[in-house]
Amino acid sequence: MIYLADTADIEALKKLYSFFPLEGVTTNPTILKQSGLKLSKAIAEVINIVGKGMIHVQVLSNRAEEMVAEAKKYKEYFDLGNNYYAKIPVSVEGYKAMQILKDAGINVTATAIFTQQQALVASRAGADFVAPYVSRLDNISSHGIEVVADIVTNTVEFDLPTRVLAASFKTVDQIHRVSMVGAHSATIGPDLLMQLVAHPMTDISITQFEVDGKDLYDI
Ligand SMILES: O=P(O)(O)OC[C@H]1O[C@](O)(CO)[C@@H](O)[C@@H]1O
Repeated sequence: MIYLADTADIEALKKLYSFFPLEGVTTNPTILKQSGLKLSKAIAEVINIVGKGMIHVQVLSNRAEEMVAEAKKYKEYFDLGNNYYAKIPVSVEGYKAMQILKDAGINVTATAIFTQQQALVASRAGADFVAPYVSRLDNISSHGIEVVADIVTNTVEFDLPTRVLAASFKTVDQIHRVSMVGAHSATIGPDLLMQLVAHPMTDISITQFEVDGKDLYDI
């Protein structure tokens, strides 16, 4: 599983990119709102940090033609080439837009996915990534991990080129589980990414090594 940062918090992103092997960044309107930045500034800053990584930018329109126009505008404005992914919600208009965008050679990430069938239809519509919302499913007494597992099974059994981008996490355990069911990728907020690599026993072990080796390393 590859990791993407789900944030437009520029300082958090800089810190993460200094050590975490990330493959890109995802944003959505809510994430932008939290960052306090307008789209042009936020994505320009993200590009400075991410370099050649993937950048997934969500459209705001809800009509297919407008989604397509928006996606094309962002690709050109930010000059991202093949690293740009247009995030398109899986509405009726969204599925229409996905097919037009694929025909135009623009990468597509299908978002706001809550069922395996939504993901399969998005995949057939040409989505490069499908993003099921794990926590939001768990929060309505559904089972986010099972939905991710079903989508992964479909991609394997039907030999689909689509990759599963698990999203909407609240716990490290959810991330552990999506990786165990074979999700190709996960987009994760800064706090949880930091928690993924932290363990108190690691800290204790490192401290002990420092103490024990202090006077012994003489070259
Ligand atoms: O439930 P949350 O934490 O708002 O997450 C929704 C998720 O959907 C996405 O828009 C999918 O890429 C992510 O950016 C975000 O993690």
